[in-house]
Amino acid sequence: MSKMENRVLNVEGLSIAFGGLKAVDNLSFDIKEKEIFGLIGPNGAGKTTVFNCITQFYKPNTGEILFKGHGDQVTELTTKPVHEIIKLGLVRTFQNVELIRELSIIDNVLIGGHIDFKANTFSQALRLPKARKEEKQYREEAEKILENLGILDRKDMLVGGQPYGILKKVEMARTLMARPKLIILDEPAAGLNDSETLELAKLIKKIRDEFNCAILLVEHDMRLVMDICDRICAINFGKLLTIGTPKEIQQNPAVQSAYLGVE
Ligand SMILES: Nc1ncnc2c1ncn2[C@@H]1O[C@H](COP(=O)(O)OP(=O)(O)OP(=O)(O)O)[C@@H](O)[C@H]1O
Repeated sequence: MSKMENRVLNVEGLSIAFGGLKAVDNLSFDIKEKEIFGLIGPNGAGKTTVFNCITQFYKPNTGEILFKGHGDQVTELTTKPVHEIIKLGLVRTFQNVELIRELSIIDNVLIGGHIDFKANTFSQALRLPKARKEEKQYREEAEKILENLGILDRKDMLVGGQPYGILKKVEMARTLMARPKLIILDEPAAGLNDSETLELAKLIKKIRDEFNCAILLVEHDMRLVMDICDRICAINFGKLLTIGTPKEIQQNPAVQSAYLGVE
């Protein structure tokens, strides 16, 4: 499929209405492989609805969403149930970090790998050799990811009481266990201070570089968006305003009046 060449996602003519309100209105954009792609817009512009449509949490009224996942296989997502999306290689994070405080860091990360467990529950319960071998592989993979993110030395510490920046890394590590081709980050800078946001910017770039995945960033923090995105899609009232590089977006008069408060 040629329109998926060098692309991980292609959204075409996406629309969804709630009652009479067109939350997303004929929106089209594409995300290239290994691209950090920003989706911006003022409150109520439709950003959350767009990624809920991509992850199939909402079923769009119209539109096609093609995703190139594991093994470069292209799937039309709107035909898939929500629980199958992660297996294809598309994962999202949530605005509030959702980790289990009573478990260690590594156990929280291992939870992210369970979707891929090949051995069945029966052999896992009996701890048969196949299940044990798999668990060992997952543990090694989790440790590799933690090392990559610079927090392997904390792996056996409980999540409860860790600083927020560390929690973000644990959440990312758990996400990476699904070996994603595309990660949707939902306002990752919410609640972070300036230096934590700088750290986050580095972390997102590192993840893209080392884990070879594309990132869709939905974020209000303009500095973060402008700092790390290769391209940005600006929307308002569910409609596309423009797509461009951070510089092009900053200079676009429609974007300026919609988002940046410039008349
Ligand atoms: N489940 C729903 N039922 C009815 N209306 C909805 C629903 N979800 C979203 N909307 C409406 O759709 C529009 C777009 O909302 P959405 O949350 O996608 O915007 P957003 O850009 O993510 O906003 P914010 O930046 O405030 O998070 C809003 O007018 C919202 O009220």
